[in-house]
Amino acid sequence: MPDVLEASPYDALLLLSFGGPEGPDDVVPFLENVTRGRGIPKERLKEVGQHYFLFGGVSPINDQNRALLDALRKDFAEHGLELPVYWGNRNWAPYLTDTLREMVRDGRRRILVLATSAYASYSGCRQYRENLADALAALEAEGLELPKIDKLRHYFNHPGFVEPMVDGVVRSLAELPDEVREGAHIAFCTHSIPNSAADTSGPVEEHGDGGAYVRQHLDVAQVIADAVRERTGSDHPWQLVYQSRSGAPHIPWLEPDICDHLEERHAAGVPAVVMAPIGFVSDHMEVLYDLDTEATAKAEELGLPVRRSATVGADPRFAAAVRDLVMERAADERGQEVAPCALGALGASHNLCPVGCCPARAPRPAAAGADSPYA
Ligand SMILES: CC1=C(CCC(=O)O)c2cc3nc(cc4[nH]c(cc5[nH]c(cc1n2)c(C)c5CCC(=O)O)c(CCC(=O)O)c4C)C(CCC(=O)O)=C3C
Ligand SMILES: [Fe+2]
Repeated sequence: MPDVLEASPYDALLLLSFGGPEGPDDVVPFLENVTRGRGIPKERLKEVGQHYFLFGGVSPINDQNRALLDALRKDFAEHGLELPVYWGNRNWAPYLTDTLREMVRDGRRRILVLATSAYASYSGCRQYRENLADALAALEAEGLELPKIDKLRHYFNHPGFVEPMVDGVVRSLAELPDEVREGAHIAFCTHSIPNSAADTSGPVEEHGDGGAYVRQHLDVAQVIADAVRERTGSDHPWQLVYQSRSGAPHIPWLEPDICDHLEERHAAGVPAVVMAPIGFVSDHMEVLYDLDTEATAKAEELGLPVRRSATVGADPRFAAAVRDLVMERAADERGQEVAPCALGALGASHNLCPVGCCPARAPRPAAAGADSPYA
């Protein structure tokens, strides 16, 4: 029997994710959920719908979250951590509000949230906190007693998130044809967001110049590039690039786009590129379509050899990292001294999003932060 690990005061972990369609009939209602009130052009929605239909109307994200749930439960059980794990989504069943209601009915009073987004930004952090506030408001209206909810810190620089990605890049380099491997560049890929959202990402003191969003990605990219050099003995030049842009064309979003980047690298004589999707936790539709389909087709058209490296998905090292993050936060909450684990130059991210962190265009209540009305 392993020693029993103490997660108190927490009595449950909630995996909070995006959700995705599970068949052709789900695609349009899913996209309506995603884009409600967000001003995305109709043309873009039609196009994104086609990406899903290309894969039978099924996003892989839900099965990937089921696999992560299994990995978390297995890791917790093996290490004597008796913490039930639940799952709820922003945009598709199981919906967050339904899961939270079930948690309250099960008597959960102190809930820790793991969002499937590793970085600071409105879309990756505050929007999930708004979803939590909406769910709490719904339960309050039903007369239920509300639990206290905290969110785990950004884990982009946790070794259990970084190391599987290092392995992935090393593997992708090995898969490239021998004659182009040595000269290959690495394109670290993440979701583009509006420049204005990037500049205001993270705590107020980090705003400007792409904010915490860009800084965190650059930090982890450097860590991965250094580790890859150590493992392979060769220095592969790298750049942070973006994908999956939506929104109106006249609004500036983070650039360059991966497809433009491949064109530019090819023109500059770079013999091959590894696309490393560090901005994503699993190989969901943004990876399958935007990188494996669209960017790979662009590379084929150019005659540029490319490989796409793996995301962490349900890697046991990621599950172990989550356990470590839970234990760290629980100890901190109990007032004990903790030494947070983080690679790179930035250090461990804050536990509690301060006031003004990743602001929304139109302010709305957000839970699990210093400005939560449900503290
Ligand atoms: C930063 C970021 C992440 C990474 C962090 C995280 O993972 O949270 C992410 C993840 C994801 N985005 C996803 C899907 C979509 N995102 C959209 C739209 C948008 N994403 C944005 C940002 C992000 N998105 C933004 C600024 C918009 C514009 C509209 C708005 O301000 O909200 C749209 C609408 C159509 C379109 O315009 O593309 C869809 C369908 C899926 C599910 C994939 C699947 O089904 O497998 C996942 C994991
Ligand atoms: Fe998105």
